[in-house]
Amino acid sequence: MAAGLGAGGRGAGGSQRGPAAAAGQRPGTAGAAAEGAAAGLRRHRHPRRRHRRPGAGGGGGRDPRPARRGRTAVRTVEVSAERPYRVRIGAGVRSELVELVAGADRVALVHPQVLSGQARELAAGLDARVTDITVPDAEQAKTAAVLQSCWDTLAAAGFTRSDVVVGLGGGATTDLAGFVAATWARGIGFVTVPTTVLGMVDAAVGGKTGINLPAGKNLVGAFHEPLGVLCDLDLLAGLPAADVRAGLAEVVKCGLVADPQILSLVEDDPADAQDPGSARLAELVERAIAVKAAVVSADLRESTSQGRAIGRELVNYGHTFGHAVERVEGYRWRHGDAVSVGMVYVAELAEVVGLQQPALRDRHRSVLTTLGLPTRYSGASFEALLEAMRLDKKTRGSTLRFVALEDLAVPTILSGPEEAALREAHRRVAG
Ligand SMILES: NC(=O)c1ccc[n+]([C@@H]2O[C@H](COP(=O)([O-])OP(=O)(O)OC[C@H]3O[C@@H](n4cnc5c(N)ncnc54)[C@H](O)[C@@H]3O)[C@@H](O)[C@H]2O)c1
Ligand SMILES: O=C(O)C(=O)C[C@@H](O)[C@H](O)[C@H](O)COP(=O)(O)O
Ligand SMILES: [Zn+2]
Repeated sequence: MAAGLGAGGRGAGGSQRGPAAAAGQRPGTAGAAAEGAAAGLRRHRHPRRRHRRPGAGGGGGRDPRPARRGRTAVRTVEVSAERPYRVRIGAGVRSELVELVAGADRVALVHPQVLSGQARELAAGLDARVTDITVPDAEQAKTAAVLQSCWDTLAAAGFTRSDVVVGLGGGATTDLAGFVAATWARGIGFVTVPTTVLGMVDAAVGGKTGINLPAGKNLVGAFHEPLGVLCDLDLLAGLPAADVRAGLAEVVKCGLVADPQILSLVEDDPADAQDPGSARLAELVERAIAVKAAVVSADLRESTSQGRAIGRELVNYGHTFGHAVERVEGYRWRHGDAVSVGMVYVAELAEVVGLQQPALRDRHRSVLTTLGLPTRYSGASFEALLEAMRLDKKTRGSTLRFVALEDLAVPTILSGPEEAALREAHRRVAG
C-alpha cells in the first residue's frame, strides 16, 4: 500500500536552505563519557550476508566508487538508556532491518520521494506486510498535517502494538517517523535507517522525535527510543555535498563539546572529511555517534544538567540561536547550517561575558569556515531572534540558558545573560 503525502521536493527550497557557500580534553563528565563510548566501539566483521546495493540490478553491477573504505568493517555503538539498543555503522548494514522488525506483522516504511528506490529494495527484503508512506522532503515533513496523514494511513492499514514504523531518510524524516511511532497506540516499535550524515551522527540516535510549529522548532514531540539504528554508509553515496557539509556541523559540535580529536580530523583534510566514501568521514561519523550515545545513555530525557554536570543539553550546543535562525527563516535553512551559525553565536556570547578566550571563538570560525559552513547571519533583527530564542526548550520561565564553553570540551550552562551581551553577540555574528 502506498500513501503519497506529496513529494514536496526541494524545489526552490533546495537552494534556499542555508547560504550557498558557504586544546585539550575536558576533565569533566562529557569528555569522559565520550571516551567511554569511544572505547565501547566494538569492531567486528559484519556477519556474512548477500547484499544488493540499490540499483545494482541483481548484484552483478560493478561499484563505480573506489574502495577507499573497508567494505566489510562494521562498528557497533551501544546505547543504554531506558531500553538498550545498538547503532550499527558500516556498508550494507541496512540489510539487518529484517532482524530488527522480526515479529511484526506490519511495517510502515516512512521516507521522502528521493529515497523511493531504496525503500522498495528494503521492503522487498522483509517478511512483514509493508505500508509505504512517502512524505514531503526535508522540514516540510515535520508538520501536524503530515503527522495526521501518517496516522490515517496506519489506521487504514490496521497497525497494532506489535507493528513497527521505520524511518528511512534524513533527520527530518526520522524525527517525523519517530513521532508517528511514539504516538500511535501510545507507542509502537520504531527503527531508524538514517541516510544523511546528520541523521546518522545525531537525529537517528537518542529518541528525540517531533515536529515543528510555526512558533518554533521541534515544539511538539516525545522521547521514544528506537529498537535499533542502521547507519549504512553506502546510502551516503548520493547525498548532495551541501547536506554532507550540514551534517558535519553536528560532528564539529561533538568535537567542540566533548571530543577534540574530531576537530583535528576535520582540520587535517577538510575535503576528505566531506567525501562520503572516505575512511575519514566514517571515523568522524563513528566518533560523533559515540559522543551522542554516551550523552543520551546518561540522560535520555534531558533532565540532569546541574551546574557543571551537563546532561543531554550538552548536544544542544549552538541550538538556541540556531533554532531561532531556522524559525525566522521559515525552516528553509538546513539545520546543520543554522547550528553552525549558532555555535559561532554562543562562542561570541561566551567571549562577551568573559567566559571564554578569543582563541576558542576563532577556532569555531576557522573549523566551520574550512568546511564551507556559514559563520555569519544578518537575515533577521535581534528582536526577532530573541523572541524565537525565548521558546528554546532549555529556557526556564523567562531565563534563557545556553550551553557554552569555558574551554575546548569544558562545557557549562550560561544562565540568564544580560540582554546587552546577547545583543553584542548578535552584532558580531551579523558581521
Ligand atoms: N532528533 C534528534 O535528536 C535530532 C538531532 C539533530 C537534528 N534533528 C533534526 O534533523 C533534521 C535535519 O536532518 P538532515 O540534515 O538529515 O536533513 P533532511 O532530513 O532534511 O535531509 C536533507 C536532504 O537530503 C535528502 N536526502 C536524504 N538522504 C538522502 C540520500 N541518501 N541521498 C540523497 N538525498 C538524500 C532529503 O530528502 C533532504 O532533501 C532537522 O529537522 C533537525 O531538527 C533531530
Ligand atoms: O539530541 C539532542 O538532545 C540534541 O539536542 C541534538 C540536536 O542536535 C537536535 O537538533 C535536537 O533535535 C534538538 O532538540 P531540541 O530539544 O532543542 O528541539
Ligand atoms: Zn541539531
